[in-house]
Amino acid sequence: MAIPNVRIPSRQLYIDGEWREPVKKNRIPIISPATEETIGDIPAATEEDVDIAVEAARRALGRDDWGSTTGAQRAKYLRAIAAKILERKSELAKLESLDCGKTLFEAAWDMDDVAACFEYYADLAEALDSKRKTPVDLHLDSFKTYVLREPIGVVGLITPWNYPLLMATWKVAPALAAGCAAILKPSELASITCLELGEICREVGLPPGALNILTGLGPEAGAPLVSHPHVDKIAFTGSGATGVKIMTAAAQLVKPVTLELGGKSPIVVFDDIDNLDLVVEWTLFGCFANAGQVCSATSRLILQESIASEFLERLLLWIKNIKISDPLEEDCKLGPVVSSGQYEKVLKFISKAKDEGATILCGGERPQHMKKGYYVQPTIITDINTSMEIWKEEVFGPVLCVKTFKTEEEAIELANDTKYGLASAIMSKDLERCERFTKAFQTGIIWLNCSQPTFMQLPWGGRKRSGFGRDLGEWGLENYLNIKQVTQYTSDEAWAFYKSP
Ligand SMILES: NC(=O)c1ccc[n+]([C@@H]2O[C@H](COP(=O)([O-])OP(=O)(O)OC[C@H]3O[C@@H](n4cnc5c(N)ncnc54)[C@H](O)[C@@H]3O)[C@@H](O)[C@H]2O)c1
Ligand SMILES: NCCCC=O
Ligand code: NA
Repeated sequence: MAIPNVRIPSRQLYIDGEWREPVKKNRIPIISPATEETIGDIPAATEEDVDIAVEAARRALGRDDWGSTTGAQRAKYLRAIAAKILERKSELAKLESLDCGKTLFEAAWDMDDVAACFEYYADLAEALDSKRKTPVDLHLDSFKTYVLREPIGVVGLITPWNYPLLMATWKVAPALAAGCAAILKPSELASITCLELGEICREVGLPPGALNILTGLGPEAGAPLVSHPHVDKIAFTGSGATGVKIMTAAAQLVKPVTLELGGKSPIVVFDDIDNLDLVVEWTLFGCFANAGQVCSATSRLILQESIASEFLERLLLWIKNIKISDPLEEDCKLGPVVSSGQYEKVLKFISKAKDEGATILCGGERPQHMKKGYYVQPTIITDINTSMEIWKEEVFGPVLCVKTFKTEEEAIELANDTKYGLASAIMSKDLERCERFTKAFQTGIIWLNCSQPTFMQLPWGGRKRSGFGRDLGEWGLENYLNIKQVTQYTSDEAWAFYKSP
């Protein structure tokens, strides 16, 4: 299919408010996941560019036009960015879809969320002005104390490809709201819209250096950011393996990190549900939205045995309605996965599951009607035991594992039988049971009678190997603030610890 009428802009690195060619002049091709064709390229930053961007960020913090701004002044920039995102929404959605293969509908949804997130942190930036200095009453005459909340400094924001601009925004918006200067390093697999964010910042007159955008490979552009002595904090979203590398490198400088990593989240379905179809739809959405490339995807269905066969039959019927097509086609509900590497990885997971004795109930291969592109059918796998790789590891593709249970205890044990701890869902009309599960689930996000709805007012993050720290909400802002206590001695009396000479 021909590329629709949207031009992929050719950009450089966004540093110090300007477009700047990478020192080594290297570029990385953009491969369309839908057609496998090269559709453009992005600049590839290296250590030399990281140094230049960090200097620009430090200068921004030292200049009044950024370093001395109030939250209310920063809020104006955030709102202007939000307005530009909405103005360019349909173009940005198309670019996102072309780049990472997500359906145009979901990409447009993301752009609304991106704009709303900038708006939300504009409000929080304004509110910060009155919380910047908080007096603490010690009930002592001789001391006056207060606590300051200040921007943490220069922050490195390293983000993945599954929601390219949205995951970047979850970090960029609060970092700017807090008054930090940021360097964003998006994924080399999907950087187009993040570079457009640079153009938007330029257009709205965001002071130079407040946000810098370095595209490039992880080891070449991300790693030097993590080990740079003048980067004060790293906020990372991505895979567990990269998270370990980042934490290890940051530890050498005792640099704070927040890590939003992967998951293998459960959805537990009880037989007391009134409306089977409603639950079937949440189950599908929970695992196959964004072609399953969602950190919180509920990819382990834990199903009460008494309804298992009826539920699976309905799932199979509903799956037939999932339109698999070029992601730009109307009504497409499942596009390709992001890259050939991800495609091979997902198919390997499926074939290993087969080798280990699991049953592929549906899907499991490339859809026959898609001759090109990294498409994988929505896949359901049964006859699983808990030692299988498919049960234990994050696939990050449209693959649902199913296991059945008889008792509540068994369901909880299966749900928590994972090294990850990002999200859990339970479907039951018994609200007391929902409450018991809320307590028992070892995850940072709990969905009751739904799966995946995400609201920016709520903290987002996990436990166990899903990482630590929280994006979004007021917790997301705290990530970028330093707490400083100030203690003033107000008495004229001598301290009188030593004897006066
Ligand atoms: N918890 C969450 O909120 C959340 C959200 C989205 C995605 N994810 C996770 O992200 C993963 C998929 O994303 P991905 O494949 O882009 O992850 P990834 O770890 O491969 O890459 C993430 C980012 O890290 C960079 N990177 C790679 N090596 C690096 C290094 N040595 N030093 C510094 N940076 C480096 C990459 O270039 C990219 O920008 C999945 O595991 C998914 O669950 C988590
Ligand atoms: N709904 C947004 C989920 C982000 C993680 O992948
Ligand atoms: Na891409």
